[in-house]
Amino acid sequence: MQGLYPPDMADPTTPTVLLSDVEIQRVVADLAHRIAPVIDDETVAVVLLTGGLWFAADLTRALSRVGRQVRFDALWLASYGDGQSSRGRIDVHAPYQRPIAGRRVLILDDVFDTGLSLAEAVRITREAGAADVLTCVFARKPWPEPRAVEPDFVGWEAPNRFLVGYGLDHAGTLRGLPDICALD
Ligand SMILES: O=P(O)(O)OC[C@H]1O[C@H](OP(=O)(O)OP(=O)(O)O)[C@H](O)[C@@H]1O
Ligand SMILES: Nc1nc2[nH]cnc2c(=O)[nH]1
Repeated sequence: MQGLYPPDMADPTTPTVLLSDVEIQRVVADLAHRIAPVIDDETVAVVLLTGGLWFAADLTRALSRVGRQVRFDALWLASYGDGQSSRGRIDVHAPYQRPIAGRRVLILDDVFDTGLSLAEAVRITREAGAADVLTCVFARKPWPEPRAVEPDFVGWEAPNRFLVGYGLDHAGTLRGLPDICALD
């Protein structure tokens, strides 16, 4: 791909749009309506960096529109490096910025695949003393076996394809695509 977006139909490597930015915003608004009743303004929304940034920015603003002004923190985890499959090992690049002991935490991520990243985030959060841990992912991909944790809230059931856009990267690129696309 030569940086073309929207896709050049003649190029087989251009991303195929699976969910448009308009559809993404509808999914986010629906998630905010489902989540708002089970959190309060003392809840700490936690983004899993880096890919979860775009979703977390949208969801926290959607929560604000329905009257929830959540606190915010970040955990920087990485399991994929620049590859297209999980290394099966999670690196913690940056821990929580503020104490979360005794608080309700809502962990946010862009995609749930093997489930290892979310399971590690939940483990770290419980170990840090959170009173309660909720999890929310924008997209859940299918997996052949039961995963260690399942998210409490899922926006979109994604196909088993390599996704890019809306925070999802291909070797560090394409995170800024406004739509969610498949690259395979
Ligand atoms: O369910 P899993 O198989 O663990 O995959 C999901 C994780 O993979 C991606 O992160 P990645 O480790 O690629 O880092 P990134 O956030 O910097 O893209 C994505 O943002 C999720 O956090
Ligand atoms: N970019 C990207 N990262 C992932 N991490 C787990 N699944 C995916 C995926 O489909 N795309």
